Amino acid sequence: MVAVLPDVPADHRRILESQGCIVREIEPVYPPESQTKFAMAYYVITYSKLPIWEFVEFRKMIYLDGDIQVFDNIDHLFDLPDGHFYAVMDCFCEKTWSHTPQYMIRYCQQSPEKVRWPTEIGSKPSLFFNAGMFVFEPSTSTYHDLINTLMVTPPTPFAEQDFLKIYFKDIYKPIPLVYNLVLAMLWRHPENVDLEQVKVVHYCAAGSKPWRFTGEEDNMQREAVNMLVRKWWDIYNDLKCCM
Ligand SMILES: O=c1ccn([C@@H]2O[C@H](COP(=O)(O)OP(=O)(O)O)[C@@H](O)[C@H]2O)c(=O)[nH]1
Ligand SMILES: OC[C@H]1O[C@H](O[C@@H]2[C@@H](O)[C@H](O)[C@@H](O)[C@H](O)[C@@H]2O)[C@H](O)[C@@H](O)[C@H]1O
Repeated sequence: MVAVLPDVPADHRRILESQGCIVREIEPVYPPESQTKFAMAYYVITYSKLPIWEFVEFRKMIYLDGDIQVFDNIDHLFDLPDGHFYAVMDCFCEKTWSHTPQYMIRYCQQSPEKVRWPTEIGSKPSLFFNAGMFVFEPSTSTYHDLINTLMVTPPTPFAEQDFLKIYFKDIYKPIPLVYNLVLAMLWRHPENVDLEQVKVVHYCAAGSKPWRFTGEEDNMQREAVNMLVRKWWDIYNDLKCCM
């Protein structure tokens, strides 16, 4: 299932359908007006993930960002116990997190033993997940409640990722990073990464999008990054021959 916004051209939709995708148009969802500066200006569009909760013909779904590639079977995630929101914990070490207290004190939930959380600045924040991949249960009532809640929730730098973290904080359950390798983990927490075990790769680091990869940005010269970009192109070229 590929959710597309209205501006995705018909020929792009036809290519997706020719690859066996079910293409469903969704309407964009915008947060209330605010003075918040998003970590990335275009994050205003990422609230448009929320309409996937209306896909109620499916009991459980795995959401994947468009810059994620699955390299190994993850069907067993559908067998996880119901009633929870599953996602991989994010890393706070990239500059995109520079607006947060955890970034300022160099604390990261991926390696909590490295920098102790100073209780004098308040309690440690609840776990942050990366919203590029998550296991969720579509529900019309949840969708309406998400939208109603969004309309009274001031936007924050990480847009819908922050919003979903707050909304699902009581039922969130972390799953291993093999299900969503945020590329920055390769240089921020290499001790936590076993590339042989990784099933899902998330090309979200600056400069890592394979379709416009130049290798010029910071960390993009790393062999592991280039290997993963080549792997992305291997799959793309395999599929391209069937288009
Ligand atoms: O113009 C856009 C920008 C983003 N997205 C979707 O929003 C996700 C999150 O954006 P992006 O991947 O750029 O965020 P990152 O994970 O790199 O921060 C993308 O993967 C797409 O699925 C989209 O549909 N249209
Ligand atoms: O709108 C907020 C976005 O937040 C997340 O992206 C972030 C996160 O990965 C940080 O850890 C990185 O540092 C950063 O570069 C990257 O943009 C989600 O992947 C994306 O789908 C979307 O929800």
